[in-house]
Amino acid sequence: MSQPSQLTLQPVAKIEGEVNVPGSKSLSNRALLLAALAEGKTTLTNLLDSDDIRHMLAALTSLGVNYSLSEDKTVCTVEGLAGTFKSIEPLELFLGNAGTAMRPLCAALAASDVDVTLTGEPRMEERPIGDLVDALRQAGASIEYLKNDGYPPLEIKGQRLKGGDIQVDGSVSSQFLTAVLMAAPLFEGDSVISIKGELVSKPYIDITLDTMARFGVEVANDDYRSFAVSGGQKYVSPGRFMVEGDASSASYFLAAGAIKGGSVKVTGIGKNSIQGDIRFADVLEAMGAKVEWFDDCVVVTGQPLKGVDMDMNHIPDAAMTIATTALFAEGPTAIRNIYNWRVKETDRLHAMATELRKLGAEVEEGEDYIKVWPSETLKHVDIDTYNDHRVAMCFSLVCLSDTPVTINDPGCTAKTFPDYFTRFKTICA
Ligand SMILES: O=C(O)C1=C[C@@H](OP(=O)(O)O)[C@@H](O)[C@H](O)C1
Ligand SMILES: C=C(OP(=O)(O)O)C(=O)O
Repeated sequence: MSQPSQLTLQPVAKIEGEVNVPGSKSLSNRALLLAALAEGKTTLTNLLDSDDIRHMLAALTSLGVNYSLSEDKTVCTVEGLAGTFKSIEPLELFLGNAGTAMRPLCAALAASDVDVTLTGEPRMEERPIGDLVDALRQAGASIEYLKNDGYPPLEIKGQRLKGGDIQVDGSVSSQFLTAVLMAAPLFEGDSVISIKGELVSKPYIDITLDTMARFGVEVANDDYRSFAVSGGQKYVSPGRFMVEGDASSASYFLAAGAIKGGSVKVTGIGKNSIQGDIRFADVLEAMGAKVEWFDDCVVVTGQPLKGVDMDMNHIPDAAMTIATTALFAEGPTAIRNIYNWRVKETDRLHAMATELRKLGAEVEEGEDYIKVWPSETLKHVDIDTYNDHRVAMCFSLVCLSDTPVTINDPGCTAKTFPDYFTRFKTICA
């Protein structure tokens, strides 16, 4: 379906209601990959249907993995390969701008019997992958850069990897460690994976370890400094794998409830969620909102909000939602230790600062932080979204002021949340 090039959201008087969020991107792509490698058939339910998952599924198809998808694409039964990937012909796999496809597939393919080139959208060619390639080369991998050193596209001559002592730089993206961890059981020998630098976005490693455990592989985690994984293992299908709702996608609705009063109940996530972005609700609470936690939902009720000054390295995606929530708080809000916003779908630090300033807010853009001073009145402007789904979703919150907002290229939410604006409207009165 073609999307309009712009979408104008008129001021919303009231926010109230219940929203079910689609499946988690991080869990969907991890579970699909491990289901493909596992022994046995896995039925994934509540799978996310979005561009990032389509890229993973298309890659699995090219790699000869058999799976069936329900009509609405949320239930997928995967026949596992019971080992690594194998392909007779050289392959080229296009992975869009999906970090959760590019990084984990790079590692799993380097450890497989394949000859494969990994490509992506132009932005993917600007997103670093050198720290992952360096780590895999220590395990014996053969990976070459086809354009710029340290960036996709990559040419991988896959082979059985030996494993051993592997150092991974964790200071740019946790996805590099995730990728090595998920491939390590397939290596011939045992591995000890040690972290160089500060590990960023740490809670995503919990998602990785939890998903691996559900597919039968245990990892010894020494305080996120080093991880021991036995080689020569097979993943084993858990039979069924239910994907939790996406906690990052939940952030926009929870923020809307906090900003506007009324109550918003988000289902599909809950107090025991494995996703770190669930901690976004704690930030809303610190800003003054009332948050109630249940097993299968989170409810936020709005109260007057005040600005906060916090390290949000642990919730890099949901933290973007705080940058626009800050427009509705009393006093400034600082979001700190978020350098890697600069190497995601766009330079998010610069994009958020630029668009917030267009609305009339005062913004300080630091190398690894952003500080936002709300303004009394906001201007009706066209928000540029830089092909970044989260920029589009974050700025939808502006319509909770007295001012409309126009979102350019709203279709870019297709990366993780194709019908975001339709669901957003269901809580607007
Ligand atoms: O492992 C994952 O599923 C993700 C890790 C995070 O990336 P970084 O580790 O690069 O911060 C996050 O931003 C991304 O959306 C998903
Ligand atoms: C950073 C993101 O995506 P990716 O998985 O491509 O890194 C994101 O979804 O905000």
